[in-house]
Amino acid sequence: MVRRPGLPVDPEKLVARMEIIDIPLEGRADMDGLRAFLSACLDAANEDGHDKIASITLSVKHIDPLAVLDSIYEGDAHHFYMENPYREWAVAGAEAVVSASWNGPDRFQQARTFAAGLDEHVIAIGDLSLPFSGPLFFAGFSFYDSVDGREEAFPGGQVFVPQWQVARAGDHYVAVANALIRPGMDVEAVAQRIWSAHRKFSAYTYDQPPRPPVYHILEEREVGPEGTFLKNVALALEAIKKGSYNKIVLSRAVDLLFDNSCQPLKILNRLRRDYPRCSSFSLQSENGTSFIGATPERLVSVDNGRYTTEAIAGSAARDPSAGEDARLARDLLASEKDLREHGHVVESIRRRLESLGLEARIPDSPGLLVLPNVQHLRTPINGPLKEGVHILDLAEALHPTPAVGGTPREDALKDIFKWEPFPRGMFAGLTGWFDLRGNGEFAVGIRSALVRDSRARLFAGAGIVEGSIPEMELRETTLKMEALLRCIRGAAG
Ligand SMILES: C=C(O[C@@H]1C=C(C(=O)O)C=C[C@H]1O)C(=O)O
Repeated sequence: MVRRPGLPVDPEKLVARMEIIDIPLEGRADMDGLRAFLSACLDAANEDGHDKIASITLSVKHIDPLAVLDSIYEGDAHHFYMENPYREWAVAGAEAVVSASWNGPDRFQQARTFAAGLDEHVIAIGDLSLPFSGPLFFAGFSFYDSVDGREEAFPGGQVFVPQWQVARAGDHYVAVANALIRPGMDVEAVAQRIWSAHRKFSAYTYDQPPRPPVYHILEEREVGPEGTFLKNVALALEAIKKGSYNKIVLSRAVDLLFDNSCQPLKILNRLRRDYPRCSSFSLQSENGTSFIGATPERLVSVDNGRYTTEAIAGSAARDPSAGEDARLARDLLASEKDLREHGHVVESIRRRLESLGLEARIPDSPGLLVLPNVQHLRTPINGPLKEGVHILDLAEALHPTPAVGGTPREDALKDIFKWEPFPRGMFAGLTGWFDLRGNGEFAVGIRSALVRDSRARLFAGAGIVEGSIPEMELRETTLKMEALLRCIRGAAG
């Protein structure tokens, strides 16, 4: 690593090996400054005989990541978007500079090795103390380790570094351009592209893209034979009684057919507005399939040496009358069945954090997470991270928690796989980002749908424990699915 004076932070603390070149681009934010930087990257690539990633971070004025992604939306490019309005952050990026995918139980470690391998070949410039600065790794991990042939849209695990990223954290707005610099290449075209992107992002004009087509829902159809969900809940209750497991999360899927293709980012604009406590997200693969949703559940985030996770399990409806709504909340907080269901998730998270040697601060009893359509029991969990534990290690250890899988994990997963009449794919899998400092966040992909052209598949699940009533679990999944369905209908016209 090259260390230069005048940087806002100690680069040794900031990044392990990422090279930081101290060309004062902010002061000389012109084409010459950019050319000088890219030539330095090219020299490094030539010297090492290895591709380099040049990464340029600039602080910009107000920018809305979703609106930027929407205005340059391409149906067949990798993109990633995630926003949590309540916590005041948003990030979007598109077009892969580098990408990789894996299947199998090693997928998290392979992703970690992939990112570590790139680390020493990143040459970064700009204010790297800014949130979301430097190159980001956007990632998706499906529910199961591997996907079968039916689910080719998203592999077991995938990571990509985008050509451009824009982000907001509170009142800070950041734009990052990343470019692959190959030994012997002519960097002038790269300089021109980055320069025009820099000018564009510095004063974004939100040029209106062609209006996406108006669409209507032609057909809404439950996936699988009629009555499968109720039958599966009954089977699960028998298995629980026999002692096969304590908890299992079973899900349903509904297929929508539209009369026209549906641009997923229009739906996201509704989701982030209507569900500000949730993380709204879209992960699009190169074949044009998008995995979208607004999830209340954070699997894990890491911010400057601290990790945060949570248990969310146990649900009740909402009611328009204040009194009835409060009664539902009070009953949920006192429900023996829901507290037991919740307790399984907390205990499992505690054990898995312990297996990584991490201390955890866990409140004795859950609070409420109140969403517009449902309310949940929630226990926030956090603690200091240990040297050498990466966010991907945490994701690997925690996923899937009994909030979306079951406990004991492997026994419950076997029955989910056997009974559900559709592949879960990315549903209840992970969508998120991480950076070279080890910060990042992974959301659990529930309240979600797979969208492609004129089709969408919506998913929702519910936790089954002793005492669950099949019809009530069915009703709960309908309530959960309605969040997304309303936004899909709302974005149609
Ligand atoms: C599985 C889902 O949600 C999970 C199940 C819950 C429950 O059964 O009470 C609550 C929140 C989530 O942990 C889903 O929304 O699809």
